[in-house]
Amino acid sequence: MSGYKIEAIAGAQRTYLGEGPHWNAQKNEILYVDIFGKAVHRYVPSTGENAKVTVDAGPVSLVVPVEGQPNKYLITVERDVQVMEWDGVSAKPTSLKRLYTVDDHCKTNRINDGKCDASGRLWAGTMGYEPAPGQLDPKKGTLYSFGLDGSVVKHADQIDIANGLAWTSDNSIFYYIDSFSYRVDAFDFDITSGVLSNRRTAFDFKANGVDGIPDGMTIDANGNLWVAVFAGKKVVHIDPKAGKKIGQLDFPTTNITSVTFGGPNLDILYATCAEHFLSKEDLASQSTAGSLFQVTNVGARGLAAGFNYKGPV
Ligand SMILES: O=C(O)[C@H](O)[C@@H](O)[C@H](O)[C@H](O)CO
Ligand SMILES: [Zn+2]
Repeated sequence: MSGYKIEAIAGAQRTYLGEGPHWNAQKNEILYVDIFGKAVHRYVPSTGENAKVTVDAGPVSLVVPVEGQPNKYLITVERDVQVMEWDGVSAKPTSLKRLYTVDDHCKTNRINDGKCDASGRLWAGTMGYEPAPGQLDPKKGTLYSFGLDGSVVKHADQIDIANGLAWTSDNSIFYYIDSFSYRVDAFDFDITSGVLSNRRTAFDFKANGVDGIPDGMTIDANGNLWVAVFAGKKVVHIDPKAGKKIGQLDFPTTNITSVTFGGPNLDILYATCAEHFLSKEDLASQSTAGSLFQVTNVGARGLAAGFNYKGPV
C-alpha cells in the first residue's frame, strides 16, 4: 500500500492508553478515550478545538454519543455502563448515572472495547486483570450487548481481551477480535434480534505470519477490515472474505490500539495508540506514543460514521 501519509495530530491531546476512536458525524468531531487516564477526549479537525473530561471513578474504555441528546454520552467505567452528561468543554462531567454493571462474578475484570451496531444497540466485552504484558488473568472476559429494550445479553465468554468489533454493510456478519486468539472471527448476525451464530475464523494472524496483538478494528466501504496491531507498530488491511492481508500501514510507535474512519468524506483513518506497556527504550525513542494519528490517502473510505446509542438512559 503506497501513497498513504501518517501524521500525529499536534493539536489533539495525548493519552496514556488511547482507545475507542468514534467519528461523531453530528458534530464533525472525533471522540476517543484514555483508558487508564480515566478520560474522554474530543477533537474537532476543522477548528482544532479539543477538550478532555476526566472521570475519576475508574478506567474508561469507550465513549458513544446518545442519539438525540447532544450532551449525553455512553461511557464504560471499570465494570459499569454509565451515561455521562458533558458540555464538551468542562474538565468534569455535569453528571454521571450508572445504567448497568457486568461481571459481578469477577470483580477484578473491566469492560474493554465496545461500540454500537447500526440499530443503536451497544456491544461491549470484558477482560481480566492485566498488570503487565503477558500477565493477563486469562479467559475471564464476556461479550455483552445492551439492547434498546434495556436487556443485557451474554453472547460469548472465555474471552481473554474483548477487543475490535465491526459489522458488514448489510448487517449480516459481525466481525470480532479476542486479542489473544490472534484471530478475527466472524459471526452470522441478525440485527433485529441481536443474535450471533456460526462463529468461524475470518483471518488468522499467526497462519498469515502477521506478528503483534490484534486490537481495535473498523470496516471500509469495500467490506474490508482495518485492524490496529498492539505491539505490532502497524494497522493491517484485511479482506475477510478471502482471509487474506491486502495491505499494511506502518506507524512510528509500537502500540497501535484502535482505528476509525472520519472526516466529512469518511476518507481519513484516525488511529489511537498507547504509552501503556511500552518498554523504557521505546518510550524514550518514540516521541509520538500516545498521539492521535490521522492517515490520509489510504485508498478506501469508511463504511459509516460511528453509530449512536439508542437504548434507555
Ligand atoms: O487497548 C486495549 O484494548 C487493551 O485495553 C490494552 O490493554 C491492550 O489491548 C492489551 O493490553 C494488549 O495486551
Ligand atoms: Zn483495544
